[in-house]
Amino acid sequence: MTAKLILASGSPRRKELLQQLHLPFSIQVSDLEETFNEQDSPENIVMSLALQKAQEVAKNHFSSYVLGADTVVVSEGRILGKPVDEQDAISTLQSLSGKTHQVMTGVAIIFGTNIVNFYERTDVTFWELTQSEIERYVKSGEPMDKAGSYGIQGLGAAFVKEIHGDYFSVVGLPLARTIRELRSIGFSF
Ligand SMILES: Cc1cn([C@H]2C[C@H](O)[C@@H](COP(=O)(O)OP(=O)(O)OP(=O)(O)O)O2)c(=O)[nH]c1=O
Repeated sequence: MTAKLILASGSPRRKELLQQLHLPFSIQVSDLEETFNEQDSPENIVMSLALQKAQEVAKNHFSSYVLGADTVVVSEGRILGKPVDEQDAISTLQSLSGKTHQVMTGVAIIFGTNIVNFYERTDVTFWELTQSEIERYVKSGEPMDKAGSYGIQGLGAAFVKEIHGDYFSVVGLPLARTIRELRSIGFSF
């Protein structure tokens, strides 16, 4: 019997990204409370959160490949998760305007005793944003469930001047690397 793939994520974006590869998978959302040590590096934070999400689900699914991921935005050394409210989204977008930030996505794959844990970094440069553009965007509601208060795959695309790295990692899952790492521990696809 072929081992199954479980996506340990409630993110609709990660679901859509995996669906893009036409591979069968199911979803089990971990009810993990996301906490991290602010002193730690963003790389370690996203890898550790991804691992915790995968472990939470893997403890009940020994013979499946369990995939967890976590995305944060890092701007001038500050880690930006999802906004707490509209005001927070506005000030986050003001702080990203006209500058380059990093999007860090950590990924963890667990299959029995095999664990793969890695991260991808993508540099994203925003055009200068006007206050009215920011306010209109925040009113759309799009930023509210997204790290860094924007979605590159949505209306937020209008802010992006340049991107270096994997676009899919910004959306929440570095697809090509993930599939390669899955294969490295025996997943057939
Ligand atoms: C920067 C950016 C982030 N995001 C999203 C991806 C993630 O869903 C979200 C970051 O939150 P995460 O905590 O990584 O994920 P999540 O809470 O949505 O789902 P789960 O923990 O169950 O896996 O931000 C975009 O959709 N587009 C973008 O351009």
